[in-house]
Order: sequence, then structure tokens, then C-alpha cells
Amino acid sequence: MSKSKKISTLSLKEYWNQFSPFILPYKNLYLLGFLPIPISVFCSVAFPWLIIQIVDEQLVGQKWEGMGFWLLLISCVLVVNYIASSSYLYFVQKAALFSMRDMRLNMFDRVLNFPRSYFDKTPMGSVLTRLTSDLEAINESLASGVLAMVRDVLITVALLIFLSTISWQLTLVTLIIAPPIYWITTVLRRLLHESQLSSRRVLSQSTGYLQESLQGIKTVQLYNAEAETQKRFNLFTLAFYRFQSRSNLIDAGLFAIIEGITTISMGLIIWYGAHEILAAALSVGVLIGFIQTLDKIFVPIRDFTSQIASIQRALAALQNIQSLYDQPLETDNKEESLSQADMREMESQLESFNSLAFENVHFRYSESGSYVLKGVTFSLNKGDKIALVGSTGSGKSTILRLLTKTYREYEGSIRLNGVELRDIPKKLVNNFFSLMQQEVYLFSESIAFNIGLQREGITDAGIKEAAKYVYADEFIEKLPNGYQFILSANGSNLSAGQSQLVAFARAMASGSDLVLLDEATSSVDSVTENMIQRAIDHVFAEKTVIAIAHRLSTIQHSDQIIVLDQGEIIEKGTHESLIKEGGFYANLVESADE
Ligand SMILES: Nc1ncnc2c1ncn2[C@@H]1O[C@H](COP(=O)(O)OP(=O)(O)OP(=O)(O)O)[C@@H](O)[C@H]1O
Repeated sequence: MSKSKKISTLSLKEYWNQFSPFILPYKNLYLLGFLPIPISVFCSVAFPWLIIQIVDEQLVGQKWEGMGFWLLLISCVLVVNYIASSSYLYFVQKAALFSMRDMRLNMFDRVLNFPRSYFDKTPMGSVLTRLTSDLEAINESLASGVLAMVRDVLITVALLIFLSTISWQLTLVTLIIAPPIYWITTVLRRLLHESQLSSRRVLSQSTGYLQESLQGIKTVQLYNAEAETQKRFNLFTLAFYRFQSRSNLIDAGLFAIIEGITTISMGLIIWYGAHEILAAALSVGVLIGFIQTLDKIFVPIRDFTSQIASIQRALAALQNIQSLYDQPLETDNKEESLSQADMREMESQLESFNSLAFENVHFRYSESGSYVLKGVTFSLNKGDKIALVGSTGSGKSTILRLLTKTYREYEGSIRLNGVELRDIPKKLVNNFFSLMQQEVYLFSESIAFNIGLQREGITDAGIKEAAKYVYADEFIEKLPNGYQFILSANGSNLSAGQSQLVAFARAMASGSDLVLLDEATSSVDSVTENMIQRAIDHVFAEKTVIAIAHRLSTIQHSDQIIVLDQGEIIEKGTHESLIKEGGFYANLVESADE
């Protein structure tokens, strides 16, 4: 964890290609922000020039006459510079906000369309960090880092040109500091970038761990695992602070070194300038103008380093975010490759369920992994009820995941109404099934929202009908506000059985003929058991069902029981025939009875 991975940095061109779509739409605003820059540059040069005039012409010459004119001029320059700087800040920050808003929306849209396998591998917290603190780092850098730096560099160059016209010797003394500053910033900048990148990576891991721990906090407390959980979080946090304090050290070192160099060069200029004045080779006004301008040059040079730090943070954040763009989306090229006529024909073929056939299906989760389904063959027709039975890890859920196209790379054939599943767009497949999953996730929204999930074509009447179908209406109508009753996080203000029924109603709301049922394994109390059993009985009476079945009653009601072991079908038949066979299933039932 504390060891940073090898840092791979994108080129500026790659960054630009990736992120310019969020900047270009607001190019006019950015331009408006840049327009006042030449005015600022002009005012920055005009100010020391005016100081020199006032000192040499008016003060040294002890002339009060005409002073009002110079003071008016210098005031105008200051006011114009102030307005130019403010409008630069306003427009640039506004443009940066728009860019960040679009980027955040675009990133969330991408994340929603990532394949399921991405979420198998990536902790939620690291996605969260990318969408929050990484974006924040970029926002900060865009508004006060990159763009401010462009302005400061222009002002510095203009001032140096101006200074060289009034005294090239003093300018030369000033320029002595340029090479060491450049060299030091280059070296420290690289170190800073590596350190920032590592700290952002650890922060994202730490957020991931935090999110998981909070999600599982009840389990942690139940099993007295608080100390261990805290210890692991400490490790992440310490690693983060180690990288952060390293970055701070480099940052502060950079600041201190540059401050030291600029102070020494200021001393040199005063010493050399005073010597020249005494030798009558330089006017007092020029030295005062010089010293006053030096500050204007040194401040941007000093800020330059903190701007660099902010840009480094942003580059590290961009690199993190880049990983979201490197991740391919779940493309449904089937939908794209079908002509409208083909699509219509497929829609009519899949209007309602007729048949499903698995033929010699092999599947593994990754190319290097071992097969979790090996030559699975079975079929069912409209109205059939099939129970998938088998020990844990035998491949039952995998069969449902293939059917819902959660994973697509199967070998062999899966035909829905005679159409090969891999040729059917996911959108059509989703409409085809009602999936009741074991794990229930409820949003902190109303019951109606949780059933309908704002899916296209699901009306309020449809939501109520679905609830009625699984007998959830009985308890929902008794709740304060009924269907508008707001659930707490993950339905914690409902009982386990009620949560299951809401999820069941959610599955049934799509009104599909084919129900995929992943029965909960955890034992529930008998009241809940009865509530759920009634819902299942209703579904069994009217729909075609493929059930991962754990209850004996569900299994016995099935027309066909498929027994899986290590990804292979080892037995097939009805409850009675399999009991008669006296094989794996008979043993299973026998051991459940004991
Ligand atoms: N996302 C995944 N990535 C890699 N392997 C997986 C993944 N999901 C499941 N597996 C593996 O595939 C095999 C079959 O898993 P599956 O979830 O289909 O089993 P199951 O029969 O439904 O088990 P259970 O009854 O415990 O839910 C298991 O060995 C499991 O470890």
C-alpha cells in the first residue's frame, strides 16, 4: 500500500485530447477571462514607469507643479488594473465551474454504464474519490493554477523587458536568479508529482476501505472486529499522511529556497544600485522603480511554485480520473449492428416468452480463470418451472447472470425463443425477465420509487398492481403515507420480509412472463416466510420460473429440478424421480430433513 506503483505520466497532448471536450464548449468564457490579461500586463509595466517619473521628475527635482496629473494617472492605472484582474478571475472561475460540472456529469454517466465486472474488481470508494476530491483538485488548479500562471508569466516577461530598457545591468543581476530557480523547480516538481500521485492513490484506497467498513459496520460491531478494522484504516490513513507530509515538505522547501534566493538577489540589487547612484550612473527613481518592480516579479515566481504544486495535484487527479476513461463502457454493439427492420423483427420474436434452451454452455469469469459452467444443457417452455439446486459455488447464480447478460462471453448456445442470446440487445433482454435477487437493495426514497425505479413504462397503477401481485399492498397500505412512505437507508425501517416483498414487487413491476428467482438463503422468521411463500406461490401459479431454490416447497413445485455440482449438471428430473434415483439430490433432501 505504501509502496507507490511506477508512475506513468500522460503527455500534455493526451491530457488535452481527453479533457478538451469539457473546455472547448466554454471557449468564449475562457477568452473573456483572458481578454483583460493584456490590460493587466500594460498596467503592471505602466506603474513602475510612473513611479520613476514621479521620483525623478517631481520629488528629486522638488517640483510640486504637475504632481496632480501624475497622481491622477497612477490612480487610473491602479483602478484599471484592479478591474481587469477582477474580471479575469470572474470569467475564468465561471468557465472552470462549467467545465467541472460537465466533467462530473460525464463521469457519472460513464460509471453508470460500466460493465458489472468493473464493480467486481473496483471498490466503490475509489470511484467516489474520483468523482469528488479528484475533481475538486482539478477545479482548484484550473481556476487558480494553470490560468493564473499564464497571466503571471506574461506579466513577468513584460516587466523584465521593461526593466532591461531602463537598466540592463540591474536586469542582469535580477536574471541571475532565473537558472537556479528553474533547476530547483524542475527537480522538486518531479518529486512533488510522484508524491502527490501516491497520496491520491492511497486516499482513493482509503476511501474505498472506509466506505466498505461503514457499509458493513453492523457486521463489524456484531463480531467485535472494531479494533482490527480501525487498525487497517490507520494503516491507510498513516500512509496518506506520510505522502502528504512529504509533499508538504517538498512544497515548503521549494518555497523557502526560492524566498532565500530572491532575498539575496534583492540585497545585491540594492547594493549595486546604491553604488551606481553614488557614482551618478543611476537615478534614485530608477532604483526605487526597480525595487518596486522586483517585488512584482518575485511574487509570481514564488507563487509559481505553489501554482506548480496545485497543477501537480491536478495532474495526479487527472491521471486517476483517466483510469475511468480507460475503462471500456458496456457497449451493446448488437443494438448498433441491427437495422431497424431487424430490430423490429427481433422485438416481435421476443414479444412474449416461448422457450429457452441452454446447449453445451461453458463459461469462466476471466480468460485465465477456470470454467465455472461446464457443458450445461437444459431447456424450458412457457409455463415451466425449473429449480436450480446444488452446493454453494456450483454455478447456479452464474446461469442467471448469463441470462441477464451481466456477463456475455459464454461458449455454446443460449437461445431465447430460438434467438441466440449473444445476438439480442441487452435492452430487449432486460424487458424479457423479471429478476428477483437474493440481495435486496432499497434506496432512501419512497416505496413507490423503490418498486418502479423510474423505469420507462411503469406507471403508478403498475406499481400498485405489482405490489398487489406479491401481496405487499397489505402492509404498504397500512404505512403512514402508503406508497409514499420514505424508507431509511437500505430499508432499515422495514422488516426483513417487508423489504423482500418490496424487492419482489420491483421485479414483478416489469410484467415479464419469465421470472428469475434467486431465493434468499438466510433463514427468516415464520411470519416472513409465509409472506414470501404466498408471493412465490402466486408467481409459480401464473409465470414461467427459473428458481435458484433453497426451500423444499419451491423445489417440489417445480416441473424440473436441475442439480449442479462444480459447474456441471449431474442430475435432472422431478422431485419424485430424483428421490427414487437415490443420488446427490436424494442425499441433499435427506440431510435437510435431519
Ligand atoms: N464475479 C466473479 N468473478 C470470478 N468468479 C466468480 C464470480 N462470481 C462467482 N464466481 C465463482 O463462480 C463459481 C460459481 O459461483 P455462483 O455464484 O454461480 O455459485 P452459486 O451456485 O450461485 O453459489 P451460492 O449458492 O453460494 O450462491 C464460484 O466458484 C465462484 O467463486
